[in-house]
Amino acid sequence: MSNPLTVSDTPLNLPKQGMPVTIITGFLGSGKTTLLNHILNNQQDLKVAVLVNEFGDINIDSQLLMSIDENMVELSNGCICCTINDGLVDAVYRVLERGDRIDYLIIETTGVADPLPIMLTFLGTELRDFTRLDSVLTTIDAETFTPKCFDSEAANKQIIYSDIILLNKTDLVPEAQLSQLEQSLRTLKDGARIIRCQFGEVPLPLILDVHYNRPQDYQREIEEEKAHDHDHDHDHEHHHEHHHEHPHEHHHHHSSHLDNDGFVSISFQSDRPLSLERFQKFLDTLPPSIFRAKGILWFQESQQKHIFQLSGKRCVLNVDDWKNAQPKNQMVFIGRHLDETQLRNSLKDCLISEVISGRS
Ligand SMILES: Nc1nc2c(ncn2[C@@H]2O[C@H](COP(=O)(O)OP(=O)(O)OP(=O)(O)O)[C@@H](O)[C@H]2O)c(=O)[nH]1
Repeated sequence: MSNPLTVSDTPLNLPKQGMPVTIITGFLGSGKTTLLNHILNNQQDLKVAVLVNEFGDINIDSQLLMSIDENMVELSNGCICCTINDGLVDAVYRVLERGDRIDYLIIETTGVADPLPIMLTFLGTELRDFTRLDSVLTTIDAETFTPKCFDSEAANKQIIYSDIILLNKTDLVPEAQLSQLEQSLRTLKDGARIIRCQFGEVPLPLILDVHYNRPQDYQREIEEEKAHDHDHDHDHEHHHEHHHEHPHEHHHHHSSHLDNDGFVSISFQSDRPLSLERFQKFLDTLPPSIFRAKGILWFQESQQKHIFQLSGKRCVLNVDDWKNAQPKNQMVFIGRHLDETQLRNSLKDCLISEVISGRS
């Protein structure tokens, strides 16, 4: 059985006790990474550690974050809210145990994550003695959001458990639609704090260190989780040796959306360039079941790196330098009921068969 540690039991020197934590959640493509970039570029004196979790085998997001440094921890493939919660707990401990100064922890969840199990990791385990959940921030794509929340339980919960809703992409919708959206959001979440924004640009004092999360609102969930863990520990004793050799609680928070609401991700990589023309045709024929795609693209026709973003029906390609990186293609496609074989074959058909001299 796990033996919850109290602060006085703890052999650790954790100078970051009470470290504020913000969870950034929000549906696929709604602007979480964009918001994180905004925070990292404007954090000024605050030393922020970031945990990023992606739904897909290839971590594209970490490559798109501008200020990647040693404070960034990527959680491997999977969804922290259900499959690799141990990975989350360990990653938080790694941040807490670091000798250097870290003032703040930000966690970016996948777009299909139910935030509750992640919140409970901070509210209902020993981590509550070392951290303070400041708020759950939920980004909403004003263009693609529907009150039915994409028929996704996770998307619905992202709103219900939010402390702040960032109604993002307001540049893409008229005022009347924005007001309607706000009404729908208030129906889903009574008393929602809604901030409108574009590209996640909000003044940081409005979203960081705001003390909005109220653990007392989640007592029932915390108790249920404890009862579940107690049963689970009897079934499956599980202690983990950390590098400081202290056992800490490992909670297996399971969410009923284990199948990610039917969303699957397919990743594709290649060391050969794409034909621009063929790739454009491929995009024109993409099935509507693909809701989200992103990637780093290498076209035979260009010396530059292309950053590919598809969110709903909107597709954007931005250019950047390869810098010292070896050109290659890395893409992730996310949707429901995808035909993986067909998608892979279509992508292979876009590749140039001859390897270009000097680039191989
Ligand atoms: N027009 C417009 N585009 C935006 C805005 N915010 C973000 N985007 C674009 O929307 C796309 C998706 O943004 P991300 O920040 O990657 O979204 P995400 O929530 O991290 O997506 P996932 O990784 O799928 O969970 C990118 O192309 C962004 O540049 C906005 O306010 N207006």
